[in-house]
Amino acid sequence: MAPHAEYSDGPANGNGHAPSAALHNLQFTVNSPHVSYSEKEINTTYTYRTTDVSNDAAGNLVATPKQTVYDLKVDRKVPKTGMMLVGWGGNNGTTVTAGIMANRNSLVWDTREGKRAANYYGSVVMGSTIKLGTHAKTGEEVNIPYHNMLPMVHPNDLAIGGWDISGMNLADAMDRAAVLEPSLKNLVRKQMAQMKPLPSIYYPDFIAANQEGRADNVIQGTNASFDHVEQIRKDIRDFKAANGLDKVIVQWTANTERYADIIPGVNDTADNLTKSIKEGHTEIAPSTVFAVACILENAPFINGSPQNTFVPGAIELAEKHGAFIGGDDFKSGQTKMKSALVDFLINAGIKLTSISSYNHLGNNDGMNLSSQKQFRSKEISKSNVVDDMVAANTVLYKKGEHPDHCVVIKYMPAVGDNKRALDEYYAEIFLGGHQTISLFNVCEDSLLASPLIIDLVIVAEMMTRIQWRLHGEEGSGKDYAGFHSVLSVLSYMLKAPLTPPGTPVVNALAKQRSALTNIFRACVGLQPESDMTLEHKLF
Ligand SMILES: NC(=O)c1ccc[n+]([C@@H]2O[C@H](COP(=O)([O-])OP(=O)(O)OC[C@H]3O[C@@H](n4cnc5c(N)ncnc54)[C@H](O)[C@@H]3O)[C@@H](O)[C@H]2O)c1
Ligand SMILES: O=P([O-])([O-])O[C@@H]1[C@@H](O)[C@H](O)[C@@H](O)[C@H](O)[C@@H]1O
Repeated sequence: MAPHAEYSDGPANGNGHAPSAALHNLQFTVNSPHVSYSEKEINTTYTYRTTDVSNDAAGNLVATPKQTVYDLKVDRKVPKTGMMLVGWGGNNGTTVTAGIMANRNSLVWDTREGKRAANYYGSVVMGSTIKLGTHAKTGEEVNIPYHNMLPMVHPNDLAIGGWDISGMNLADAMDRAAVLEPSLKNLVRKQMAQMKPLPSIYYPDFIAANQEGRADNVIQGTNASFDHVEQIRKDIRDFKAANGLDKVIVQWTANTERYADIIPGVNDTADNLTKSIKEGHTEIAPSTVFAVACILENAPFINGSPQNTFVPGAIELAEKHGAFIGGDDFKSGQTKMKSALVDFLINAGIKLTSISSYNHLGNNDGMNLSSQKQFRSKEISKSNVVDDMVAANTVLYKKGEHPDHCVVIKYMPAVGDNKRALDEYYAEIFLGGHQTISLFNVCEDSLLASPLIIDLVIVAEMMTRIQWRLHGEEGSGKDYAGFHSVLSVLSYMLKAPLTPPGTPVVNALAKQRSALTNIFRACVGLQPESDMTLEHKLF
């Protein structure tokens, strides 16, 4: 698409001269006196509009429009980025690796239904669009690829590595996972066979005993040690150096762990957590050790599993170091559907009174979840996903009232990675009527989760290049700052969004996507898309 073109009669772009050649790499530019482009940065003065609500003397609600002006800055240089996966040899790890290789090489392979070509379907960044605006001449909606909104990393360019307690090379692990078509596997096998996960830390008490058979690639020690932290940090540095990377993003896609007890004096503060790791405390999970290592190495760390990796001490450590963390638990199939359907039903004024969610699957994740403590971690993340939507509708629900909600997961080896999710949504409707919605949803787990892993890497990396300050503070010498360490903006991809301490959790899927989209729009000086389309109503 031709770049925005002439600036001669548009408002000055901040630095008064026509954009440099580099800008012509952008699919669009914003023509505004509040947005300026340079080789290095996009600088925006953005007015953020909200509504303050208060009570008057009589207790009535008073809504007051409020605006805050921010200076936003985006570093335009797309860094050479690596993705390191903990659990690289698992179903998700092998599938996302093969998928990126298939896209990078534009592979086409035979299946029973005919030829299939590599794609990034299921990735919000690579597979969806954003409404940029309305065409000035035709009045038509103009939508652009999500990936073009800001200068983001392309997944094809990611260097990939990681750790696994199983030493199997990625080609054999891909066979073990039994997710991909043989014809595709054969096209990537040679390259995958060259990939071998780094040894990892293995504390048996945190995952199901049935995983022990895989643990042939482990670092010495069966509980926390600061040597483990230092080894993981060294692994990250070595990977970065070997691939000539500017940045590394780490994701936990290893087995679901049991919850760790939160113990005052052990993992409740950054200092106590550090001390406990040094003392080899047995209540520190491998995923928390990875989180600490990544925080200290300033590598964003995302938890794709449901356990409470980010104990209070880990969050405080991230805040102290200004490091990014995010989680928990990839939101791939049954829960993603739930967070959209419940949002629709409740916002349609339909009183949902019962949600039953059952699924069975036969992959290794399912085997690990067949152990009660690991299942409990997953049950928590799958159950809390409706809380915000219910609490927001005080017309349907009294305070504290909520639908019955049960989550069942069964391990049935025969179906492998092709998880079967059966849901029933039962609701009260007009004049004592009822509505029953039954869903049968075959979610091919790793093919749904892998694009989320890609989105999480791309968005987390993008967030490291966005900074803000209050407009007008430049005089006070206050410098730009990054977003809070806890990247709640990742929530669209996660079942149990981690948010900065004391801030609300939003699970409604549409709101989550809106938040991400409108933050990216703000970075180029565009207001949120209101969908009012007054231009089509007031004439
Ligand atoms: N749709 C999905 O696939 C989906 C959705 C949401 C969450 N998840 C979560 O993602 C995780 C991975 O799912 P999967 O299907 O790939 O599981 P998987 O069992 O196939 O892979 C997990 C891998 O982690 C490895 N591992 C275990 N402990 C480790 C450690 N301490 N260090 C390094 N590696 C370790 C295992 O050897 C295995 O290869 C699970 O926790 C699962 O609950 C998956
Ligand atoms: O994302 P989603 O489909 O709601 O939840 C899934 C569970 O239903 C499944 O049993 C589990 O193995 C996956 O890891 C995933 O968490």
